[in-house]
Amino acid sequence: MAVYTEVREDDLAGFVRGYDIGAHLSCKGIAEGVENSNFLLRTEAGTYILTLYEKRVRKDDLPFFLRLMEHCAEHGIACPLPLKNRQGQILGELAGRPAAIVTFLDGISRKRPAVEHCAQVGDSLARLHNVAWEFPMCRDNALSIAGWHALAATADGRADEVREGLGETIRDELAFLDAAWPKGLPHGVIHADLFPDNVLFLDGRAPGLIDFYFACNDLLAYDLAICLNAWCFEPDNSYNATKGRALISAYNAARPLTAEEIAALPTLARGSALRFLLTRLVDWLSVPPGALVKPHDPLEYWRKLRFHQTVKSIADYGWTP
Ligand SMILES: Nc1ncnc2c1ncn2[C@@H]1O[C@H](COP(=O)(O)OP(=O)(O)O)[C@@H](O)[C@H]1O
Ligand SMILES: N[C@@H](CCOP(=O)(O)O)C(=O)O
Repeated sequence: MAVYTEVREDDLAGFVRGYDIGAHLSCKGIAEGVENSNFLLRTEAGTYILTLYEKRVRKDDLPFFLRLMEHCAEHGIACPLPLKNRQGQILGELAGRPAAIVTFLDGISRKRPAVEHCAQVGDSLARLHNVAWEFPMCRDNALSIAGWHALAATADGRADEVREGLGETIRDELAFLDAAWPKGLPHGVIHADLFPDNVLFLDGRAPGLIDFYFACNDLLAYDLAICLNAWCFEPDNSYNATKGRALISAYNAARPLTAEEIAALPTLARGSALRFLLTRLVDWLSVPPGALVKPHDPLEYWRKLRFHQTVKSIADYGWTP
């Protein structure tokens, strides 16, 4: 479920009147998603997404996310465009929450992506990096290596409730990554959460990219590592080298990887696996009893991490320069 805040009809009508999109015709809560309250909003002018930003999103970060979407949409990336209200603002307030209206993207997310979807995502990710390169705002990645230590401390002592020995695995991996994390790689704005549920496919056009609410400044190849983890493993947790080859090669065709990025990819993939293992673990251990939310399985990322620990070079991901 992802409607945390209910909106009163007259408040909604007043909010929509603040935009030049006609009167609202319907507004339905969207079940998918976990972070914010999302509604499918139909007005006399078309279909939109209304988002009310909930507690985990810092209000100060919203201009970064919304301006980034605006920048990318205006530079040819298929992503939501935040609407300006009559005062020219892209961020407003509704039901006591920061709120925005963005354009609706057609398309279907693929729970079981095929090789061609991985290639399209690799291409879209590289294009996003190329376009976001010129975006003038910055946001540090709170979920990079320093943030992983904080997450590990939050879960400290309880990781073994999920799997015996998991606490030690996390400590060892953090020590490895502290020593091995690459320095000096190309960096810029990354999406940081380009999972299959955040990519909408439609035949004959570039896929639509949504959910920019983890976007930040970090290593570009780290974003590629996130996608390798999210797109190239099968439901039995085996790595699919054909998908990996398609994803990396399409990325490389649109933004050629440097020799240093190629050498660092196995370490970046380990870091990315640990990042999602840790956020999922913390969420798993803190689900309030009876909550209407199904936490993601942290052990999926423990299995992916174990695979990356065996990787010697990028060739093991199915691609060679
Ligand atoms: N611009 C958009 N166009 C079409 N569907 C969207 C758009 N934004 C969000 N959605 C729908 O809403 C769902 C939740 O959005 P998302 O941004 O992933 O939420 P959360 O940040 O809470 O996880 C998506 O899975 C998708 O179905
Ligand atoms: N992609 C993350 C969780 C974030 O969820 P989203 O619905 O905001 O994409 C994970 O799988 O752990």
